[in-house]
Amino acid sequence: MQAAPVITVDGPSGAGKGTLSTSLAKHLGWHFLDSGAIYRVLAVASIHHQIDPTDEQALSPLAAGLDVHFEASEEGTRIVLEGEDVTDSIRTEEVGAVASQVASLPQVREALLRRQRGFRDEPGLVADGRDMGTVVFPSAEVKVFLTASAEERAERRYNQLKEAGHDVSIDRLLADIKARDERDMNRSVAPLVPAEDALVLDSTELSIEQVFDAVLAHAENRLSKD
Ligand SMILES: Nc1ncnc2c1ncn2[C@@H]1O[C@H](COP(=O)(O)OP(=O)(O)O)[C@@H](O)[C@H]1O
Ligand SMILES: Nc1ccn([C@@H]2O[C@H](COP(=O)(O)OP(=O)(O)O)[C@@H](O)[C@H]2O)c(=O)n1
Repeated sequence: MQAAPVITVDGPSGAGKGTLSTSLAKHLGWHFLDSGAIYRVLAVASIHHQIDPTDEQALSPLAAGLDVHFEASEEGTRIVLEGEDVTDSIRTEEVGAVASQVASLPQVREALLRRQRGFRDEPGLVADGRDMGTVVFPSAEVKVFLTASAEERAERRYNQLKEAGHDVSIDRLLADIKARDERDMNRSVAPLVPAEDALVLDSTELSIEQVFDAVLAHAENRLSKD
C-alpha cells in the first residue's frame, strides 16, 4: 500500500511556514506536523529538568521518551508536556534559541525521527520545519522552501509577538533571527537547505494570500501527476 502523500514546508524562522502550512492543511483537510514545536517542547523539558542544552548524552533519552501530546481544542491545537499546557510558553524567542541549540545535536534529531514520521497518515500530511523535505520525508510528493529577507522576517515576528502582548525589541529580534539562521544552516546534521526538488519561494514581497495561491497551484500540479 502506498504511504499517505506529504507536502513539506521548510525554511528559516519567520518566513511564514506555519501560516502557509496550517492554511494548506485546512484547505486540503490533511494532518499538520509542526516539527519546530517538538524541538521547542524539548527545550522547555530541558529547562525543567535543568539539563544543559549542549549535553547530548542527557538530552537524547529525554527526546526519545518526551511526554508530549498534541490535543485538538476549540481554539486550535493545545500542546501538553508532562501534563502541563505549554502551548503559549514555547513560543518565546528564548525558547526558540534553546530549541535551536538542542536541535543541533545528532542523537537528539535521530531520537525524534520516528515520532515525526508517525504523523504521516491518510488523507495526507503537511509538515513544517527545517529538514522535512531533506531528511524526515525525503520521498514527499511536494516540497517547498519558503524564505524572506532577515529584516522582513524580524519585522513579521515583531508584529506577531507584539500582538500577542509580548514586549520585544526589533533589533534584538533581528540579532536572534540571524544567530538562529547561522546555527540552523551550519550544523553538521540536517542543516537548513532546500531539498534539490523543492520549489524555492522568496516571500519578502509577497502577501500571505499570494504565497498560499502559488504553493497550492504548485502542489495541485505535482499531486495530479502522481
Ligand atoms: N507573506 C507574508 N507577508 C506578511 N506577513 C506574513 C507573511 N507570511 C506570514 N506572515 C506573518 O509573519 C509572522 C510569522 O509567520 P509564521 O508563519 O509564524 O512563520 P514561521 O512558521 O516560518 O516561523 C506571522 O505573524 C504571520 O502572520
Ligand atoms: N524540523 C525542524 C524544526 C525546527 N528545528 C529547530 O527548532 C527551532 C525552532 O523551530 P520553529 O519552527 O518553531 O521556529 P520558528 O520558525 O517558528 O521561529 C529552529 O530554530 C530549529 O533550530 C529543527 O532543527 N528542525
